[in-house]
Amino acid sequence: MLDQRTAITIDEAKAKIDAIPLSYHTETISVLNANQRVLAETFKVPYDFPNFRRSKYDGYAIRAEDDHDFPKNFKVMSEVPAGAVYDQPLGENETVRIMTGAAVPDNTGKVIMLEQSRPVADAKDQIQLTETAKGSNIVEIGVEYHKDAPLIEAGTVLNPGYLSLLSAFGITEIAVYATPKVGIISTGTEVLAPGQPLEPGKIYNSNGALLAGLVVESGGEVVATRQIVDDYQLLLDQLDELVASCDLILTTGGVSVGDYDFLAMAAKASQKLIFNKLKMRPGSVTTAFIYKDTPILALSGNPGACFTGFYLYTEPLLRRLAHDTSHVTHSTGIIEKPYHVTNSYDRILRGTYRVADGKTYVQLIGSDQSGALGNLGLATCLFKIPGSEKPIETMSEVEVWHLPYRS
Ligand SMILES: Nc1nc2c(c(=O)[nH]1)N[C@H]1C(S)=C(S)[C@@H](COP(=O)(O)OP(=O)(O)OC[C@H]3O[C@@H](n4cnc5c(N)ncnc54)[C@H](O)[C@@H]3O)O[C@H]1N2
Ligand code: MOO
Repeated sequence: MLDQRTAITIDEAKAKIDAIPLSYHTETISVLNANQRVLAETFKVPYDFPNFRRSKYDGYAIRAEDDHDFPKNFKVMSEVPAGAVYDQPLGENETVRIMTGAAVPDNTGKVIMLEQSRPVADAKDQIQLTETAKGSNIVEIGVEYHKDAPLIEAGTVLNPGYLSLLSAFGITEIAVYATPKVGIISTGTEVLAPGQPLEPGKIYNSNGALLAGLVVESGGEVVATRQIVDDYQLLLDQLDELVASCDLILTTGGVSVGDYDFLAMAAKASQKLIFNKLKMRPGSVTTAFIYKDTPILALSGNPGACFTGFYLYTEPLLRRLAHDTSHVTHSTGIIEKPYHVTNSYDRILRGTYRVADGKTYVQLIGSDQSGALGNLGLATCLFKIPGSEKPIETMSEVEVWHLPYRS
């Protein structure tokens, strides 16, 4: 008997994906490996920063009391390179030669820049300071950060700037949300692994490579890839194996209504069916379900539909698993070339966009067919032709999803 399914809209499907309850894991890793990871605990400033008074310039440190009547000769007591400390107080008209970044003696009032000094003939231990200027030229304790201030909030996506901040406080390890572990199962008796000899009626598995790349690009780790023939028991065996190590499982193929569409069958029999029919082309049969507490996104085998289903539903879930938010940005644009195909379902086209006069213009690139894969490398956005009996008017406003890492 033909499978009866309830079709829901793209927005409803996205809301259902956003509502899947998730459990998060954290792990402690080296700061050097933490770029693009999400901080799990707010990092508080461990001590006032900087924690000593340091010179901004190469020059001479003097007391505030001696900061008048220039030019004036000072006695040079010592040289203080960066990293060294002169731990005596400066006396009247005494100075130390100080380098950029070095700690100034405690009672320093000002650093006079090297350019405002000249040697004193026949007096090697003297220096003449020629003029004074506004400003102390000293970085005071705590001017950048005060102890215990929340410096990097939990949930921040770390970048090299944040890693440098952590390193500036001597931190080597931090707690981050664990990278989501993803399993990918490509199904289809017609599907061969690239590298195998081509056989009549068979095609190579291109969705496996597509999804593996997209998962990594979206902050996930591919911990298992499988390619299986259409066999219900084999599919269940693979799901049973992968749920043990995966936070999310992606599958392709086998979600339609055919006799060999075993993902559709597994979804129906699962712990919780989230959806199995969308008012969307391509990928109307895209299916989501929970199997043994693990979310499964069963994408269409058609490459164009698989690509679309990844960006609309999988990427946001993957980012949420990493405690991050989707990097696919949603906005509006103007369709600038005629598109005449109509459908009662919303159609998502793979396109490119350009920005002119503050407006985004989108156009189809390559084919709109679900099975076509020529534009998967070229598309920079997806955009929506709303379901209608009439073709969309050129220059209408449409919903646009900008794809990350593509321009
Ligand atoms: N009687 C009906 N037939 C179909 C319907 C329907 O409603 N009634 N829906 C059609 C639509 S729309 C789609 S989309 C597809 C969805 O099919 P599946 O997701 O079940 O995928 P398959 O049938 O397994 O494959 C579809 C297509 O993609 C090729 N494929 C599969 N896996 C891969 C792979 N890993 N790499 C590259 N290409 C792959 C496969 O050979 C097929 O050509 O169903 C329609 N049928
Ligand atoms: O829903 Mo299908 O992906 O249009 O061919």
